[in-house]
Parts: sequence; C-alpha cells; structure tokens
Amino acid sequence: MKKVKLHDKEFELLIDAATIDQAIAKVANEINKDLKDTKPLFLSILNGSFMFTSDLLKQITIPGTEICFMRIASYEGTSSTGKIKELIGCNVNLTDRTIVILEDMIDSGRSMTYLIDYLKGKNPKAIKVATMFYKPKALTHPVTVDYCALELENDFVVGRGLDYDGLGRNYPDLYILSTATNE
Ligand SMILES: O=P(O)(O)OC[C@H]1O[C@H](OP(=O)(O)OP(=O)(O)O)[C@H](O)[C@@H]1O
Ligand code: HPA
Repeated sequence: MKKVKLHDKEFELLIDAATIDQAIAKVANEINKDLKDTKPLFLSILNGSFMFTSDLLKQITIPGTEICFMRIASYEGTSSTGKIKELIGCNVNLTDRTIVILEDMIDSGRSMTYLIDYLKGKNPKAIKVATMFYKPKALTHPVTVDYCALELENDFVVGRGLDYDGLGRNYPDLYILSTATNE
C-alpha cells in the first residue's frame, strides 16, 4: 500500500517492511555479539514495541535470555502530553541484571529518560537502549542510544507498532503523515 487513511489523516509509505527487517537483523547481530555473556533481560515497552520485540527476539541467540514487559504512555494524537503514565510495571528482580530496553521509537527522549531514571533505582548491572526508530533531531532529553535500527527525520510516522490514536500499529511498513493533505 502506498497510502493509508487513519481517522482524519492520510499517510504515505516511508520505509518498506523488508528494509526494516534488514535493519532489525543487523541490531540482533550486534546484540548477540556484544552481550553474549550477560544473560540479558529484554524489557519491552508496550504498546508500541510489540512488533520490534517479536522481530528482534526471534534472532537473539544468547543463552539465558529473558523477556519482560512494561507499559508507559505519553502521547495523545500526534503530540506528547508532556506527562508519562506508568500503566503496567515489570515484576522481575532487576538487581545485577543487564537490561536491554526495547522501544519502537525514541522521539523527544522523554519516555526513555524517565524509564532509565526509574530502572537505575533498581540497581541493575547495566542498562542498554535498543530502539527500532530514532529521531535525533527531535531529541530534547539526551539519551544514549546503544542500538538503533533506523534513524528518521522529525516527522510523525505510523506502522510497525506505532499508532495514530490507536490505529496503524498493524502495518508491517512505516508511513509518514502526508503534508499535502494535512495541516
Ligand atoms: O521519546 P518520546 O517523545 O517520549 O516518544 C517515544 C514514546 O512514545 C511512544 O509511546 P506512547 O506514549 O505513544 O505509547 P504507546 O507505545 O502505547 O503507543 C513510543 O512507543 C515511545 O514510548
Ligand atoms: O512518530 C510517532 N508516531 C507514533 N507515535 C509516536 N510516539 C512518539 N513519536 C511517534
């Protein structure tokens, strides 16, 4: 599909699924190499990261790999509310663990900054950040990104787990808000 309509807005194809798959495979290889002796705990941040988590973890071959999930939210419509809500916490003991945070997107960096502060309080051995998409030009809260599949410009996108007001998460490709039809 070249274009999709979600609620009142039109979106155009930005990155096809095969390109995203390839970029994720590269990240998986890097993680398999870097963290091979760490028994990593992958912390998937719902909702958006469900596809990235699935695509990446199928390619992780490290012995002792564990996965758990957290849910935080900050976005309503196409912009951040400026507030983070923790909706589901992680109940695994994080002390002395090597945690790999899995995000679908780092945009302003606000959610990740909040999360890292929160996780530091649990005394992990190390915290690594892995994201499917990253908008370096949108960053207002500095974050060290250890693993990134694809960098984007500062545009609103949907697909591959990312939504516009609940819609669009299921698309395997990534779509950009169309400037021709949307103010
Ligand atoms: O860097 P930031 O500006 O904080 O934006 C990134 C966050 O926004 C999205 O989540 P959202 O709050 O929309 O929740 P969702 O994953 O349930 O869609 C995304 O999954 C990140 O968690
Ligand atoms: O570009 C985006 N699209 C959807 N959700 C998001 N959350 C942060 N940035 C985005």
